[in-house]
Amino acid sequence: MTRPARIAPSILSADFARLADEVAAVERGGADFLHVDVMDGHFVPNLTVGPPIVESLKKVTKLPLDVHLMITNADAFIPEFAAAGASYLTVHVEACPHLHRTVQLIKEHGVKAGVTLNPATSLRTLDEILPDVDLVLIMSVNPGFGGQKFIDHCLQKVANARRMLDQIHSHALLEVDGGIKVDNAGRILAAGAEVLVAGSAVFSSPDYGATIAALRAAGQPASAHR
Ligand SMILES: O=C(CO)[C@@H](O)[C@H](O)COP(=O)(O)O
Repeated sequence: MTRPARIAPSILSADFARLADEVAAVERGGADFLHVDVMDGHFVPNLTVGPPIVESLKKVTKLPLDVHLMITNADAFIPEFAAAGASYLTVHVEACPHLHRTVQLIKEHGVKAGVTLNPATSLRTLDEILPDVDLVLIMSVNPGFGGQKFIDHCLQKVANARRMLDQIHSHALLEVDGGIKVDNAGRILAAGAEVLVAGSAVFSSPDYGATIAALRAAGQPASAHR
């Protein structure tokens, strides 16, 4: 069964000099979430933004802020990101030695808790935490940069994650991130994803609204396109 697709443009590929305009354009274009990539130059080889930018984004958009923490020592920053207005805070299992504590900490701050896996990390690492989470993010590129190619074996991982979530009747959203374009979105949605993160596909396109609509439509049966 293909679920209604929700689209989360990643601001990593936006023009940061015009960030408020870029966010307004994807909001007007029908985005469902705004995906914010937080990188620490340690867990991943890149540096991006912190709580002040999340706080500024919160002031200029009604979109839920889907904040992906690619950082070590997430516990130290969760209170600040929560206060800044994050709707979801998603942490990496590879970077959180006390994952249960971290997930509880996110929830104690009134934020929805997500967990995510690098492409080479097994879904089995989620077995014990799955009932506690609101979102599972499958990384389909190695995190750190936008504009990379979708790693094909991640498609089977999405299908397996879908099965695991369905088996426990989880309410958690299944999100996929990395290398998602209009031409592979249909396969990812058919595998069971319900939120697609798209950075370069949206922000490098001439018409953000048309690209968001095309990504969403990729999940609908062919008859719905007529
Ligand atoms: O977390 C990341 C990269 O680490 C992603 O959110 C990228 O920003 C997605 O960019 P595209 O692959 O869609 O260009």
